[in-house]
Amino acid sequence: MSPATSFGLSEAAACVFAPRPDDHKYRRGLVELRTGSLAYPGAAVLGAEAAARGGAGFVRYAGPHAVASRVLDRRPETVCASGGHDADVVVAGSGVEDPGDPRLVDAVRRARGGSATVLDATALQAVPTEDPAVPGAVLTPHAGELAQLATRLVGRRIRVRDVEGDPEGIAAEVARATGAVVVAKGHRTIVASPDTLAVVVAPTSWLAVAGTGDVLAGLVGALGATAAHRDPVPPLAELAAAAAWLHGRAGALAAARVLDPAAPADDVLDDVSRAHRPVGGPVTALDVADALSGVIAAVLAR
Ligand SMILES: NC(=O)C1=CN([C@@H]2O[C@H](COP(=O)(O)OP(=O)(O)OC[C@H]3O[C@@H](n4cnc5c(N)ncnc54)[C@H](OP(=O)(O)O)[C@@H]3O)[C@@H](O)[C@H]2O)[C@@H](O)CC1
Ligand SMILES: Nc1ncnc2c1ncn2[C@@H]1O[C@H](COP(=O)(O)OP(=O)(O)O)[C@@H](O)[C@H]1O
Repeated sequence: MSPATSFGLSEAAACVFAPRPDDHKYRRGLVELRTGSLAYPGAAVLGAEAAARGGAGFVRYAGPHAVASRVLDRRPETVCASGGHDADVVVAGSGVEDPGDPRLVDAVRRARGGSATVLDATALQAVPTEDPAVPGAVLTPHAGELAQLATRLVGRRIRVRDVEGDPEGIAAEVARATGAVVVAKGHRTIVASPDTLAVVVAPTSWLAVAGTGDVLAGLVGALGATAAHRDPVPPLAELAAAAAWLHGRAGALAAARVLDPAAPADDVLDDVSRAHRPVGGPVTALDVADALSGVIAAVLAR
């Protein structure tokens, strides 16, 4: 495999699409979220916000009624009825308690068949050890989850400190074992497929708060769904890396807007700019999801 490439604005821009005159909500892309539980309803709300702010034409939620009503309180355009059009991308696992949840078991089956599926958090545990091929999947582990997944799938004990010491190598091993795209999250997010490796460096560390991973999962879903109706469709690894890049920029924009609510989104796009100094203040995951629209608009305006 060639050395890791660094992923930036021009690569991300190739994965961001404005709506065309002949688009409609389904052609813009349908994301189905199988996220949240009574213990973690917030994860579902965050993923729905990110999928909508990431540009999906249609966001469907599948989960407990009580969670669906929390999603609708925040995003009333979300469709919580089952059935209808096939999803372009399914996002599964954020905030789900049980790895045996039928929503996750079916998501793994879908990924095994090659359909685009984001497997986050608990869904990573639903990937079977004996037969882990999930070529349609984007796996989104943090370092703790990657250590557990790699230990199961590559047949030797891998600790969090091993992941922190060599995230590229371990992400690549898991990508080869599963055939999936692995997004190893952190300040440097590694995006590995069986034959590619890219690094996305976050412009801010204010992202290190609960729920920002749930936002990233929803955003990967949105970029995958909007790209599904383009020709050519960018590779899943590039879409996942673009999501990580936009997510980092949205974190920087949200942090800058703590100091200056009028901070322009364009300021966070370049690698050397005022916004990349350690400016700003604490952000919430919902702030990051909200900032995605502005970052996407700024990318399209370049
Ligand atoms: N509002 C909501 O609804 C929210 C819902 N959420 C949902 O909650 C569920 C549980 O998710 P989770 O990540 O909190 O717990 P879990 O997967 O059990 O791992 C935690 C253990 O792993 C370790 N660890 C090592 N490296 C690490 C790293 N870089 N980042 C993080 N952890 C790291 C660390 O161990 P330590 O290093 O402390 O020994 C730690 O004890 C999940 O479904 C998620 O979607 C959250 O998104 C929050 C908002
Ligand atoms: N120090 C950091 N600098 C930049 N980004 C970070 C940092 N720590 C975490 N992140 C990002 O924040 C997100 C956290 O995801 P995750 O650990 O799954 O949290 P949660 O499960 O609470 O949503 C990831 O996208 C990760 O890349």
